Amino acid sequence: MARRGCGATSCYTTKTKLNSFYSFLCAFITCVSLCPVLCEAGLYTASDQVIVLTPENVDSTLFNNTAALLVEFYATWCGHCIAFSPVWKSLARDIKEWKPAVDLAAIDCANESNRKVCTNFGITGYPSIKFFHAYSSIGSRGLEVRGFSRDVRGLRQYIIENLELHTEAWPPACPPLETASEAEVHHFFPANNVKYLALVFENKKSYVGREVTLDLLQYENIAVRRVLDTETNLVSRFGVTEFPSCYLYDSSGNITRLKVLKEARTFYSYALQRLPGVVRTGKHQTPITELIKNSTLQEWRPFNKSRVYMSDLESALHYSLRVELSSHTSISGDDLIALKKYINVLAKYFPGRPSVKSALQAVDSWLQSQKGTEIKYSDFRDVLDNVVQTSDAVLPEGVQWVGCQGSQARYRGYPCAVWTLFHVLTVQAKEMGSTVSEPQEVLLAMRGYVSSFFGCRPCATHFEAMAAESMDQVNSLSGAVIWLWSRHNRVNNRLAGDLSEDPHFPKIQWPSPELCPSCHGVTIIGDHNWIKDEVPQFLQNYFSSSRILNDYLQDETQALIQQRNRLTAARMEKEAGRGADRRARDIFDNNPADEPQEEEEEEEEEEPTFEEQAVEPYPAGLEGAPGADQAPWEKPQPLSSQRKPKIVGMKLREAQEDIVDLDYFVSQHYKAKALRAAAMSGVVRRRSLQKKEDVEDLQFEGGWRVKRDLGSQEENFGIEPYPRAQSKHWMSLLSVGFSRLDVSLCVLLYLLSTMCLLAMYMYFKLRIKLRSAKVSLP
Ligand SMILES: Cc1cc2nc3c(=O)[nH]c(=O)nc-3n(C[C@H](O)[C@H](O)[C@H](O)COP(=O)(O)OP(=O)(O)OC[C@H]3O[C@@H](n4cnc5c(N)ncnc54)[C@H](O)[C@@H]3O)c2cc1C
Repeated sequence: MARRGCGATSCYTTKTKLNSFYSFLCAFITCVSLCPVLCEAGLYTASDQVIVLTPENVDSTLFNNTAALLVEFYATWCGHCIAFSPVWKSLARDIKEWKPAVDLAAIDCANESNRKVCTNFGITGYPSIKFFHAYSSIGSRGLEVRGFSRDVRGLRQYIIENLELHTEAWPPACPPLETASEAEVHHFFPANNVKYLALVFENKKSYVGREVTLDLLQYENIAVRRVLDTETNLVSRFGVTEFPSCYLYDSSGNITRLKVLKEARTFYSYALQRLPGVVRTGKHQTPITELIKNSTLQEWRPFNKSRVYMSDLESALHYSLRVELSSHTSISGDDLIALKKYINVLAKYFPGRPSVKSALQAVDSWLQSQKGTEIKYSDFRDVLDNVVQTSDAVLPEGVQWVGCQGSQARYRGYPCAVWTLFHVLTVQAKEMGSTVSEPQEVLLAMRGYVSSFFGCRPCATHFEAMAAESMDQVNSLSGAVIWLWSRHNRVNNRLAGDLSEDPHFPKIQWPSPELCPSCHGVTIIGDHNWIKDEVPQFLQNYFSSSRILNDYLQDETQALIQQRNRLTAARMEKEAGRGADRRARDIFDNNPADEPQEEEEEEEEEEPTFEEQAVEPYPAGLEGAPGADQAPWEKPQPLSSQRKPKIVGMKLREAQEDIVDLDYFVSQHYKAKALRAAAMSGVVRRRSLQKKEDVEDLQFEGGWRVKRDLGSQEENFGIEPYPRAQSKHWMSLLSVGFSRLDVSLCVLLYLLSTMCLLAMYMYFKLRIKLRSAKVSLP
């Protein structure tokens, strides 16, 4: 009734009301979604390691804090503040390890809601900097820093000087910064429960000792003190000849000089943080030997830290293309553009095995030929898995981390391999320089992929922010290699000490001095710097395709056989579908209603069968059952993303119709033979790729593998749908094969004819008997 009464006007009114409601909703949503943007519209965000002050958090941050604070008061519109902001961010990164003792903060005085705070602190010009000692009392206005240095080193030293000026009780979060005397060193171990005492011998003006002390603040089992060159007794006792230099003194009284590439802060801190037994607070390491023994974890694969492993790269491809992408059932718009660029870059520069490159190239040409605005992931997957054509293209399934192994399943793995993959691609693009038209090509592909598909969304946001900031300034292929290296180091800096950091693989400014000694230098004033000519050379060499190791790679032949099983099964399924339709048409005399049924049946086949769901195998390459502590990329793949040979579907169909389709049987028989031949040729091809001296070993290994592969292939083929004994003994004996119906009819006819003969024999025998009885009657 109400519906009938709804005239045009009332409908219009309702619509208008709805419109205004939607407008309100829209405005509300826009407001809510923009709020965080507006709030963070200043020059800094929390990811810069800078506390962003607001009226709500200012008191709790500045007053009664266990750490001292250096605060910048700025205005977003002020050019000097904008120019100074990179220094402030660098400083925040540089003294990140000092956090328990001192922190950096910033407040945007141009933001109206912050005005009152800035006025209360007496700010009249920008940028202004104030120092707040630890435990500053409520209402304190801080110490104004006049004529402050505009470089990181000057600001760092200013902080140290002000920490030392702390007048009240020394804040427990801050380590002692004064010089050590002979008596203190002598009585150190009885009073302190640590493994090492590191002594930095230096002159009075040097800050190195105090900087290293603060750098080691978050590490256990070690204490650092500075000793002045004027402390002659200690200098002679330790045999010090150079200033600065660092000596290790342990609880057993041993004295050793710390071996470093250069006598400077960064080198001391790096070396001390990596001493045996020295751990970041709260990050206790399980010794690698125990990891190896521990059967609940995956088997540990020993690897060389100075090399890249193809297994990591292929695993990254598998995870990215078969797992990460599979969460998008259809891909369109910007995502499709991003996918096309990503695959195109992979097809061009992935320095993999020929079969993997072919698989990527097949997907690339298919993708480029897709002119629509949307693709289905299932179609993409079919091309990737080579289920639409026969070729030697294959991307092995499963993940097998090597250089990207974590000490626990939740660490490293996929994100490590994503970084490695893109470093390799930028270097490969540089190696192929002449054919590359766009210097940012690989970086843009990475940006698009990360933005559209990378599962870690906060990571994607951070990466996008870095890309938006400076990626467009990259104007050469070597610039692209360096850009990615330096941004990766920025991420490393941000994440050092984070929960996601593997204690066995601490985040460092990479490459370490051990990995590339010539990459590290020291400025005249003693600060660390990267040697501009050495770093590109090192990256070019480290990520070069010629140095990638193939250890632990998954067997290509096995992967090809699996893939061909899948291809053949898909074809047979189609053929069987057609055969069944033909029979159905015969029975129902070409009923036109069958046509849509055919389509329905084909669609149904896309769904995983019950058996697929029930007996889905654990992804190849992963050992052990999936555990709760596994990272997402270590967990079994979603069922939809794992394909079993469609032969499983055939098995179910067999139970419904108890007829052996002769066409199907013959095709199966010959395809099995073809596959056997393919397996052999695969082995031959594999062998031809090996060095001469390895050939004999491989022939044996190859032969064994083929045998094993064929076994599994047979299981997938003739055997599963039809019992092994039947097909081997009487069906295959005749080579062409007869249907069960044929055989049953034969037997039936034979029985019938025997019965007939018997009946005739009985009849005639009875007749003869009756006749002879008649004759004998009188
Ligand atoms: C695009 C992207 C953004 C990310 N953002 C975040 C984030 O915001 N928050 C978060 O928690 N995690 C983030 N991650 C994950 C994080 O960066 C690490 O990948 C993860 O913690 C695993 O660390 P890892 O120790 O294996 O070393 P990774 O940092 O993954 O490095 C992998 C390997 O690359 C080499 N390497 C290290 N540094 C460099 C460098 N500067 N240049 C060249 N090679 C180098 C080393 O051999 C190292 O083992 C991101 C990952 C990616 C791919």
